[in-house]
Amino acid sequence: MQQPVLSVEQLNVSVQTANGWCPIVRDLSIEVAAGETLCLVGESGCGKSLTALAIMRLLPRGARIDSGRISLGGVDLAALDEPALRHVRGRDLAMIFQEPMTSLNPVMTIGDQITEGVQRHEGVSSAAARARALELFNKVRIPDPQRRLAAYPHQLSGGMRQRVMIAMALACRPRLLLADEPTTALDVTIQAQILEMMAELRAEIGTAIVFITHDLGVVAEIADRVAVLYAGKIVEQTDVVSLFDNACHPYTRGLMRSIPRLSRQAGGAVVDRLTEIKGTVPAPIAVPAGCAFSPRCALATEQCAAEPFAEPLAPSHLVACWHPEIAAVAANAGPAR
Ligand SMILES: Nc1ncnc2c1ncn2[C@@H]1O[C@H](COP(=O)(O)OP(=O)(O)OP(=O)(O)O)[C@@H](O)[C@H]1O
Repeated sequence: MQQPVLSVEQLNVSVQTANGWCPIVRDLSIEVAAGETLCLVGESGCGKSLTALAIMRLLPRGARIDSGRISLGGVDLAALDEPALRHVRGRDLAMIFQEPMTSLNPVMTIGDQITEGVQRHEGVSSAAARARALELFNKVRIPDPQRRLAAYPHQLSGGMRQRVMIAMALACRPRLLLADEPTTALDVTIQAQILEMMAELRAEIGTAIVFITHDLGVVAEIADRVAVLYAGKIVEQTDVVSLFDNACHPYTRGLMRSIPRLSRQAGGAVVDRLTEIKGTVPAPIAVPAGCAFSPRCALATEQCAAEPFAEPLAPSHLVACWHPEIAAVAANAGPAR
């Protein structure tokens, strides 16, 4: 892999509870290269958003980074003070949220919001910033962009607001874009258009993307690599093809079995029966010691009372499990364990 744009090493994030600080994100390590999309996948509450907010250094009150190193293009973000961080956010580092109204100012026109950001970070004239805003609106396929620049956020549809937020995030050609479920609230046609547009922009600008989702259909569409989180820990990390063909962690395999699939039968196509993963994700204060998935895992043994290490089963395919289902991987690469 070339020099990564983002490197996160052994990140630990906790939140405050009535019983003290509770670990949420545990020993998370990821790298993302220029022009690459890494999807962070996992069920609700597993710490995806807190990971993105920790990278942005925008954790809410009641959440903190306990340890870990986050570097952007080799620069340690922890070493920057707040003014320096503000400079990096927006210019090198941008984030888009599931709900665009969280980052749009309701009392400012869309045009003023986008040109202000471009002027602040790039020091260009207001005319040049406006020209750039128009260019971006065309790029994210906002129809009638001149008129839309004069609109306030509430005058736009949800899909249009999401495009505006993407245009704002990309205004300064960030090196890294963190996208937290940006299409979840949109209908499927608009979702598909937005994913396609993000892929185009990534190819054109070379932005590295961390894309958070719980939707494996979206993963198949946009990911180069995928990190699967369970109870705040990465349990499997690999390229998208291996994930769908050779998932090895019992949790990932369970997720795969929960995707509807069609199969051909004598009377035509039928949807295969879906298999659910038995049990529920533990609450953060009740994560079991050792392998957190073991109480739900059909393959669990006494060994799972100890924490499994993330080991490479094949080049760039990490699995944290004592009993990975390695038959498929073994065919592609020699065993590494
Ligand atoms: N400011 C906070 N104070 C206390 N607990 C928090 C805070 N922010 C998040 N949490 C808790 O941390 C856990 C992880 O939250 P996070 O939002 O990162 O999950 P997620 O994987 O992004 O889930 P979702 O897909 O539902 O957004 C949850 O249990 C959540 O309730």
